[in-house]
Amino acid sequence: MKVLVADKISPKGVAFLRAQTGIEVIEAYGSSAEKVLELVKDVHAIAVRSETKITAEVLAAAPLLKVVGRAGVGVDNVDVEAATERGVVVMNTPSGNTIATAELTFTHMLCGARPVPQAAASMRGGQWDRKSFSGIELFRKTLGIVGLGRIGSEVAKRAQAFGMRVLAFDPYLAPSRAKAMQIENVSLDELLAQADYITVHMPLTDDTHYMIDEGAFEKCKKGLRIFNCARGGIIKEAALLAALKSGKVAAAGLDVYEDEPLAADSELRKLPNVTLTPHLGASTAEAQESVGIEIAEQIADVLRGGVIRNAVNMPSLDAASLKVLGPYLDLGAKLGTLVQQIGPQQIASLRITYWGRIVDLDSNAITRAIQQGFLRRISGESVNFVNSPVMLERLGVKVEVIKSGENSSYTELIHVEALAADGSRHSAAGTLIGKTNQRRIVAINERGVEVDASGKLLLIENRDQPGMIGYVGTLLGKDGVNIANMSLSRQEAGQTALMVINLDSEPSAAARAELKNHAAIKLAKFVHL
Ligand SMILES: NC(=O)C1=CN([C@@H]2O[C@H](COP(=O)(O)OP(=O)(O)OC[C@H]3O[C@@H](n4cnc5c(N)ncnc54)[C@H](O)[C@@H]3O)[C@@H](O)[C@H]2O)C=CC1
Ligand SMILES: O=C(O)CCC(=O)C(=O)O
Repeated sequence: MKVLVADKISPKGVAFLRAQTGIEVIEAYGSSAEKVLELVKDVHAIAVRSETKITAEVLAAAPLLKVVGRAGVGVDNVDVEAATERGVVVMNTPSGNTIATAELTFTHMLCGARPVPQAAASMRGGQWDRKSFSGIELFRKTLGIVGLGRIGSEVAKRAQAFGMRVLAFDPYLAPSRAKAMQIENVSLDELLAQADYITVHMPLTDDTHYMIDEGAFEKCKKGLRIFNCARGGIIKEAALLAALKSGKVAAAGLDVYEDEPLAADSELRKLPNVTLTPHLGASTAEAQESVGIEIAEQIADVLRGGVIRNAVNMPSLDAASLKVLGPYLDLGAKLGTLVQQIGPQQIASLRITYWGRIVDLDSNAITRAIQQGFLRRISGESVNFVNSPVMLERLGVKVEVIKSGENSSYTELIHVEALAADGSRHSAAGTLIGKTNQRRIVAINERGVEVDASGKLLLIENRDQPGMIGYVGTLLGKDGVNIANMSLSRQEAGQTALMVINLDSEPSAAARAELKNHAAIKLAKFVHL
């Protein structure tokens, strides 16, 4: 078996792989995209950090590939969807570089408070300038942390040790969890208005992209200091540049950029009050040793047909169980993400109920698939089958699993219900149909429907009155959106009706707004499964 080590990982990790019987290691760092296409043609595994891009083209050029191992958290450089389609396991090492990244963030915060890099450059230039480099203290200032996960929590502890007041915005985190860390969990607007320092620590998702833009900067205090050691694009660079130039932002520290590597002529490089590092969050000896060894061990396990750990696109299971459980895992993940998207952001508990044949299977793996699906849009690629229960626990979400001995109307059924602290409940149920195990959603919010559990869904709750189906169909038609399937449900004539529509493409923002504004439509929600 050949393993291509495409980016520089810890020599201890490479040595571990070389020591395995039957594994040949090819080390090729910094290869061009063309060279990578050539190198992968007969490899079974690829180990990367963030430099080498594992695109759909690379995956297509690697017919023997079984696993891509990322020595780090973010798998943005891997086309995970294409890998999943090809049955290639993509795995990461979610916690090996947490401390390193938290410490780099803190270094940036200190440099934002005290212009140490600028003073050091002036000393190197032969000067003795004691006037230009005075700063401010962290002590008694307010730090706003956006995203209180692994790294955000470690930054919080360090800030508290420096005597800072810590606020956090993390809509998925239970208030009790923030309280236990003595952190005030506030809204994003409150955080923006109160913080002297802001640092962001979440994945780049549709929700977090440009979260800090011109509008957000307007809500901040003048003289704000802001830091991003998570992912480029969470802070809009153009808005940051404008805020730095206007004096609204007094200092910024960035480790990550909208486009990496950062262009040599980027304006960010020219501003005196900005400290930039070239994506060094995980670059400590300890973190690299930890993630390098971990990924080498994980890759060797997969190649031996053993346990799959920290996979971002597959359960940690052996091949035989995966074959039986595969359709249930997929259905579970779809139900999880559906319930997350139709419910409120803060959930107190998830109740999962199994009926029928499924009760005798390894429902632990299915439960994890549901949890992973639920967390998909919250934690991005860092969530996997291994860490999804811990991540839900960290968010303060309790998981209850019921294996029901009672009969249901289906041979087997999975029901997922999200219960919010305010008592509201949102749910979805699904089953497998036919010899090919087609995934079907058979109920949403306890109303019977029948739609494919895949792709793009439009959920509409409307007053049950004539003309609604025609109205929705015409509106989508005008928007160029084709309806693949539609299911209707109502409890009583004239009351609330539910339409669930499988769409071939996403409706435009204008079409969605028009739906929401219709007097008879109570809810119009577009959901991506
Ligand atoms: N600069 C570097 O070299 C490194 C960067 N990273 C990046 O740091 C980021 C955070 O990593 P971890 O703390 O390990 O992840 P994590 O998954 O432990 O934490 C992410 C947190 O973000 C929260 N979140 C998700 N969507 C949110 C939203 N819309 N608003 C506010 N909070 C939201 C989640 O609830 C979660 O608590 C990731 O993007 C990761 O790729 C990680 C390691 C090294
Ligand atoms: O490998 C690296 O240096 C990048 C680390 C990173 O960004 C991550 O783990 O998400």
